[in-house]
Amino acid sequence: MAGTASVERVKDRATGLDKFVLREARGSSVEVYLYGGQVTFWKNNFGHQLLFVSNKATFKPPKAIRGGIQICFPQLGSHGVLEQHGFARNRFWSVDESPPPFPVATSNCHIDLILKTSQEDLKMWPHSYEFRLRVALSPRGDLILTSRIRNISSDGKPFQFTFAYHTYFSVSDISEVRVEGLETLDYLDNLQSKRRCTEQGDAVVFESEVDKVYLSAPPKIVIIDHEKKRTLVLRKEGLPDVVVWNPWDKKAKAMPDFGDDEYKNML
Ligand SMILES: O=P(O)(O)OC[C@H]1O[C@@H](O)[C@H](O)[C@@H](O)[C@@H]1O
Repeated sequence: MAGTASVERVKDRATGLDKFVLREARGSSVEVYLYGGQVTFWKNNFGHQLLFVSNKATFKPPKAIRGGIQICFPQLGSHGVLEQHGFARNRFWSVDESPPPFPVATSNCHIDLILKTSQEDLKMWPHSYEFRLRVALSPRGDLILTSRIRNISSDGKPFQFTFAYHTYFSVSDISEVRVEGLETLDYLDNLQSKRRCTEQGDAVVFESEVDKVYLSAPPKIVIIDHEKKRTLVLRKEGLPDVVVWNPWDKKAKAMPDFGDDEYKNML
C-alpha cells in the first residue's frame, strides 16, 4: 500500500535534540537536526542507510556530530582564522518559516532551515548573513540539499567565505571502494602542506590516509562500493571542488568521537 510523504518534528529520545524526519511514499527517509542543520540519516527506497554516523558520535553541543552531512561555513578546514570547518556545524539552526521562492520547484517533502548572524559570532566573523538550507527528499529517494547564502550587512560590503557539505558516506569496506569522476584532476594534498598534484589513476582507490581537495571537479561523481554492489551518484551545482578524506587507522585512533576501525566503513 502506498503511503504519502510527510515531514515531522520530533525530539530524539537518545540525544534530547530536535530533529525533522522526512518520509517519502516509497519508503525513503531522511533525518535532519536543528543542531548544525545536519542530516544524519538517509535511507533510500531499498532500505539502505547511505550515510555514516560514528558509534562514538556525541550529540552534545558544542561538539559537531561526527557523521552525516556537516555544513562547514563560513570556513572549510583550516583555511582561515576561524575554528576548523567554521561554526555553522555547531550552532542551532531555526526553521525558516517563509523562504523566498525557488526558481525551480523542489520536492514537496522538504524542510527549510536558516542560520543567521548572532552577536557572539559577529565578534569572530564580522559579517551579517542569512544561510538558508533546504533539505528535500524526492519520491525516488534522492536527497537534495540547496544552500542560499545572503549578505545582509547594512553597508552592503562584500565578504568572502568557504563552504562545504562535509559528507560521511557509509561504505562496506573502504579498500573495496572506487570513486570515479576525479581522475586526471589536479588536487591540493592536505597531507603534503597543500601541495598541488595531479591524480594519476583511472579512479580513486584507498590504501592509506587520504586528505585531498580536487579542484574544479565535474558535476557528477560516482562512488562504487563493490562489496555492497552499490553505486552512489552524486551531483553538484555551483560548488567547484570535492574533498576526499579518510583518516585511516592511526588518525582514527586519535579521534575521540570515532571508533578505531570505523575508517573502514566511511568515505
Ligand atoms: O575533525 P574535524 O574537524 O571534523 O575534521 C575532519 C577532517 O575533515 C576533512 O574535511 C579535512 O580535510 C581533514 O583534514 C579533517 O581532519
